[in-house]
Amino acid sequence: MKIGLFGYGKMGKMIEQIAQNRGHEIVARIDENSTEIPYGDMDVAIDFSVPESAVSNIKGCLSGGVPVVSGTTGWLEKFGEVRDHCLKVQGAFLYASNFSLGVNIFFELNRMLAGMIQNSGEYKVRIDETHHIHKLDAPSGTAITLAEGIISQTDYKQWELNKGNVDTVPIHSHREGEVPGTHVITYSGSVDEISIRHEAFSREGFALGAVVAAEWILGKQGVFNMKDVLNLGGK
Ligand SMILES: NC(=O)c1ccc[n+]([C@@H]2O[C@H](COP(=O)([O-])OP(=O)(O)OC[C@H]3O[C@@H](n4cnc5c(N)ncnc54)[C@H](O)[C@@H]3O)[C@@H](O)[C@H]2O)c1
Ligand SMILES: O=C(O)C1=N[C@H](C(=O)O)CCC1
Repeated sequence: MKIGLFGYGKMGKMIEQIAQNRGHEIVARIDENSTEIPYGDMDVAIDFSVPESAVSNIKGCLSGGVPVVSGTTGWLEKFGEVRDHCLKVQGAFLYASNFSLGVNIFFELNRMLAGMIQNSGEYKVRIDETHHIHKLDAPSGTAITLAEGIISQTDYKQWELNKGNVDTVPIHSHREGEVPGTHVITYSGSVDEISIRHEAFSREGFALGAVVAAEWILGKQGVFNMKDVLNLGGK
């Protein structure tokens, strides 16, 4: 495949490595200074840029007839706008807050555990996410997906950043050194505590998942997520 990279930072460079190792060609490396975007050269685009640019990058690819995979987080309040544009131009768009296989398994485990806990009435949940000091957004997109999974299986109504109430899921964000991404879900009760944890050792899992998603989306039309790619179980 001929891949256009939107965002050539930590993730863009890791994706380049993995894509080239899988026999693909990087035909564009777009950043905030780019003036010409060669949509016609691209079979697919992969966007790992910044919250402020993701929507315009994605919509530009869709309008240019280029299927696009985006992992950029911090823009989800505009997801409906992007979905509508994709359907309007009959394009192909795939978003995932986290592309790693391990986290997508963790997403399913989280939903299962939340469903079981819900029946007990004994435990209060919290999410802790820890990432590197360069991260622009908080909470992480992964933590938001985890909170949404808990909300879908319980009576919790919404999530809150760094605080919680009786009917909200608190997400506590921590920024430390060069941590690639660690997420912990903890259920605390009066006599015990249950927790599940995912720790990324590097960005390799995120990048591999993004490239696999880009390979998967070729020839498709519609709006997709990583569950469509991975065929994981769970409802
Ligand atoms: N979904 C996942 O699996 C996953 C994994 C890791 C990171 N992320 C997300 O990916 C994004 C990028 O992460 P990163 O660690 O590579 O950040 P980074 O800061 O290293 O790279 C972002 C790059 O975007 C570029 N950029 C700025 N404006 C741009 C524009 N208008 N168009 C194109 N590029 C532009 C910057 O020059 C920068 O190099 C973040 O939102 C992060 O949360 C998602
Ligand atoms: O390094 C980052 O930034 C990451 N962002 C994603 C998120 O916001 O969940 C995925 C994990 C790493």
